[in-house]
Order: sequence, then C-alpha cells, then structure tokens
Amino acid sequence: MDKAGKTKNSTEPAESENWVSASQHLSLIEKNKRLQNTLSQLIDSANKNQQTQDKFYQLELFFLESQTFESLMNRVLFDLKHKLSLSQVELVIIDPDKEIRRLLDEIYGELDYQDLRYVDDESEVASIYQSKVETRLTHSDEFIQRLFAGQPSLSKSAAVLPLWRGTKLIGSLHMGSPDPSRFHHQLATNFLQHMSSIISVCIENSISQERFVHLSLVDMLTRAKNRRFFFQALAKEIARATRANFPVSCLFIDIDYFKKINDLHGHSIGDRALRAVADAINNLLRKSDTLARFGGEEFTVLLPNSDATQANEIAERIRQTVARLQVIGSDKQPLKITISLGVSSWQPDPQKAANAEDIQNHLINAADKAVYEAKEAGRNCVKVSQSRL
Ligand SMILES: Nc1nc2c(ncn2[C@@H]2O[C@H](COP(=O)(O)OP(=O)(O)OP(=O)(O)O)[C@@H](O)[C@H]2O)c(=O)[nH]1
Repeated sequence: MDKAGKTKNSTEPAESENWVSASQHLSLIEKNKRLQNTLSQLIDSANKNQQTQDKFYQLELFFLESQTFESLMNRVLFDLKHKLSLSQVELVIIDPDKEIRRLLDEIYGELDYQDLRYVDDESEVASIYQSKVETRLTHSDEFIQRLFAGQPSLSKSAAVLPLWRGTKLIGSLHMGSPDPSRFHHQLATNFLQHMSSIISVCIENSISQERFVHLSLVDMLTRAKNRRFFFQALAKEIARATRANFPVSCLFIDIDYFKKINDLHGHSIGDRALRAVADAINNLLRKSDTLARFGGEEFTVLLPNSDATQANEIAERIRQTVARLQVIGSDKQPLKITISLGVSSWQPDPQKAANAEDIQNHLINAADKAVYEAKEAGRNCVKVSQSRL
C-alpha cells in the first residue's frame, strides 16, 4: 500500500526504473542524432540515386528517339560524351560478312566515325574483356591504354559494357572518364547495364530500319539505286556543288536493241545482261558517284565534282567496258551488248544564280537528249550535250 492507501500495481515500473539518469539522457540524444544523421544520409543518397536514375532515364529516351543509324551514332558517340562528362566513348559493333558496313555504305556513302569500330566476329569483342564478357569498371592504366588503342590516353577510369541482344553478343560500349574514381569496381552497375541494353536494342532497331530504307531505294534486280534515290542524290549534289562551286555531271545510259536480247534469248538472259551492265558500270565509278536504274534498260550516273570533259572520259570508258562483256546467250555464245550514252554537265556561275529545280531539269533533259542523239548517230557511242543553263 502507498501513502494514499492504494495498492501498488505489480505491472507498473518502480519509480527508480522510470528515472533516466543524465548520462543515459545524453546518450539517447547522441543516439538520436546519429540516427537522424544516418537518415539524412539515406535520404541524400536516395535523392542522388533518383537524380542518377532520372538522368539515365532521359538518356535512354534520347537514344530511343533516334530515327536512323546515323542519328543514333551521333547520340551515342558525341552526345553521351557531353551528357555524362566523359573523355572518351567508343563503340564496337560485330558485323559478320560486313553486311552492316555494306548496307550503310550504300545508303549513306561515306559514314565514317572515328570512334565506331566494326569487328568480324564475337571473339574480337571477347578479347577486349580478356576474361569473362561482363560489365567491367576499371582504373587500370594498362587496360585503358589497350581499350582506346591508337588514341591519346585521356581517361583515368573506364566502363566496358558488353552489348547483348538476348544471349547474342552484338558489340561493346567503352566509356572513359578523366576522373579515376568515376568508374571504380564498387560502383553499382545497374544503371550502366540498363543503358547498354537500351543501346543494344536501338542499334538492332536502327539497322533493321536501314534495311527497310535500303529496300525502298535499291533496284532488286541490278542492285543499282532506283530512280527515287537518284533524284534525292541529285538534289543533294546540286546544293553541295552550289555551295562549294563544283561542277556536276550526269550520264544517261541506254542498252542498244535490248528488246532483241529478250526476244532471242528470253527474259532471264535479258535480266542477266542487265545485271552484268550494272556491275560493269559500278566497277568503274568512284564511291561518291551514284549509279541508278532509271527505267527498264536505262541507267543514270551522277558524277559529283566532274566537268563535261571528265564525264565524257568516264562515259567512253564505260562504253568500251560494256562492249567487251561476256554474257552467254541461250545459244551458248556471248551476246553482243552495246550501250548509247548521253552526257550533261553544270558548273555554278557566280554571275548567274540558278534555282535547284532548273539545274536538275537541265541535267536530266540535256543527258536524255544526248542519248537520243547517240541512238540517232548509230548507237554504241557517247554524245556530250552542248546545252548550257
Ligand atoms: N529482261 C528484262 N527486260 C526488260 C526489263 N525492263 C525492261 N525490259 C525490256 O527492255 C526492252 C526495251 O526495249 P526498247 O525500249 O524497244 O528499246 P531497245 O530494244 O533497247 O532499242 P533501243 O533503245 O532503240 O536501242 C523491252 O523489251 C522491255 O521489255 C527487265 O527488268 N528485264
């Protein structure tokens, strides 16, 4: 019983138990401070993580938005460097049989990136990793030197990310930082790995997209470009020639008496002759020239930076080469294949501004007329248009 006569409840703590000593009180305050510190560090780190996640999320969207292989490469090789403050970015793409290189070459012509490297098979990528092909963060000078071989060493740490599509290795992405602690082996790699998966998907998608573009610009029989591509290339070339003050020339090429080849030897031998003519012309052209199949047995060639004299020489060389072709006919004898060629040229004149459409019409109409003259003159010859704009 207490002084008030109440019986003390046995479950209530004794007064001495309720009493907290000053030292215990201080220690609780300390503990609380520490907990608050830990909490604010956790919140800090969660915020930083959120910011990093947002940054990577934005980057991934940025990659996913690229419509062509060219724009994707610009984003991966240049923009990524700036957005993540990197010193070096290099991309390696596995391209067996050089199929991707050929495809891009045919669509874009010269599409050269210093930091884009193609290799023929997986083993060349595996050799970069030395051991297992998996995400690697390193500050090993020796590894970094080898990674960016041939370039001055600007990086003190690097992330090496394999690019997978499912279980298929399609390439490798290498990022270098001037900061030695940027890519250290304890850093969480999940953001980087996620980004590399997105880049893998984007690479595959953009290449599939380019395959469609290619189908719509190339003549399937002869592998020459089609009329649509020719007009696009011509418009681009006229703009470039105007800026740089270069001449542009066009050849119109028509196979002589082609109907007879079909009639005498059948359509499939006619097709073979068409392919042989296209290949022969293509082999005589520069990479920057464009051969297109304009219609049935008609081809056009766009010759950037060539004047009438140079174009005439090329036309004559093509004529002679085609005349020597050995395409075997249905009678097992070589066919007689000859072509008639018309040449047109245009040279920018600073005194006389011309509009692009007029230049285009002039080049096409003049070359077309010149082929007609070559046919009239007995075929198997070259005529150079004297018409000026
Ligand atoms: N085998 C084949 N023949 C084609 C193709 N496209 C067009 N041709 C044929 O090309 C022939 C063109 O004949 P014409 O326009 O009369 O000209 P040509 O016989 O070459 O006579 P000239 O041009 O006057 O020397 C036609 O018989 C078309 O059927 C094709 O893809 N394959």
